[in-house]
Amino acid sequence: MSEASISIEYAMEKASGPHFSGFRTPTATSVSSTTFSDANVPREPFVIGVSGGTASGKTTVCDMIIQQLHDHRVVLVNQDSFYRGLNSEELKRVHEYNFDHPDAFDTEQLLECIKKLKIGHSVQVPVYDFKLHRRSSDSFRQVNASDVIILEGILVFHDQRVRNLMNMKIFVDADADVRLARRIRRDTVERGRDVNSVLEQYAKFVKPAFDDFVLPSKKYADVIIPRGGDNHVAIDLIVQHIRTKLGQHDLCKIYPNVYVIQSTFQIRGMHTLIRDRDISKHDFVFYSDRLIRLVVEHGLGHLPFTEKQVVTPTATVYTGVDFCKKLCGVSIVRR
Ligand SMILES: Nc1ncnc2c1ncn2[C@@H]1O[C@H](COP(=O)(O)OP(=O)(O)O)[C@@H](O)[C@H]1O
Ligand SMILES: Nc1ccn([C@@H]2O[C@H](COP(=O)(O)O)[C@@H](O)[C@H]2O)c(=O)n1
Repeated sequence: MSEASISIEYAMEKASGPHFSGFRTPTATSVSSTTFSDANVPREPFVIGVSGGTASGKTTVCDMIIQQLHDHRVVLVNQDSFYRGLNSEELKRVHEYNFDHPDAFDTEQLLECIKKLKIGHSVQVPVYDFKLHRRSSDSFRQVNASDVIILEGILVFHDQRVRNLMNMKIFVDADADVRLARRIRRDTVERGRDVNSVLEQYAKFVKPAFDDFVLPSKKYADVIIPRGGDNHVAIDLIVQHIRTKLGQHDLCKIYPNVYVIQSTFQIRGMHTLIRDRDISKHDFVFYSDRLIRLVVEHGLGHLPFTEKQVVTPTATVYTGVDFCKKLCGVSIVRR
């Protein structure tokens, strides 16, 4: 990215210099006849994986990222939604079921769902009931195409195929005792469990599976967030990174004083001409000059003006504006 400041004098001189109007007909050899497609080519969504032990604060961190990216389309997909429902035999012996083993999830269905979202399709995500240990048979959550997809769950880094779909991998860290305390509170309040069953399940399945599957997958993380949702600095940095990855137009959302010149077919046509190695020197100078002029004129529109009244030849008063002759500048950023 190069940046150049233009002086007012230069800008004024360019703006009032020779006026090239219109888009000159290109010479026969200088431009191909390919039809231009829409300038807003849809981008592939940015996929973020968020892993970590149970009750480490994954959902909390995801909610904070979503809140900060409120000006983007962000969707959250929970790996929990892809828990396999238990059959009646398994339900009878639910205390022997290991919900923390990778086989407890329908990973093929999860993969298909993320692949569809990545190519811009909407999907129907199952709704899982932690009290009944099964999916709702008649309701789904519709998840639409988005700029950012967040996939959250204890084992989202376990399967290489799922990892490969991610552009960024975050591991949320919290001490084991903190997680257990949160889990007891959450499972007794929200998931209809009693303290004994939570402790029993934790010792029998949750902790061993954390050591065998969750912790070993931490090495795949690009970013580790200690203290989960309490770590505002880490979350701010992550959000900044995502915004950068989302591209140029989002600069305007970060910096209120950045204006992007909207691309039009005319502008793209001129960019195409000046990039064509067969363009004549005369046409290169002509179209480059015209492009620079558009940028300068756009920049001039952001200089400070004050109201000014003038009397017209018919003796009426016209209220217009006059350039404030203050020392100022407009930076032009080229991508
Ligand atoms: N930083 C925190 N301080 C206090 N409680 C928290 C914090 N982060 C999460 N919790 C609580 O702990 C429980 C689990 O958090 P959650 O974000 O759902 O974790 P996970 O998605 O990793 O299971 C929730 O009840 C939540 O309100
Ligand atoms: N029927 C179920 C399904 C899952 N669990 C537990 O949920 C934990 C994962 O969810 P987090 O929100 O904590 O990441 C996992 O440790 C399972 O033990 C359950 O108890 N019952």
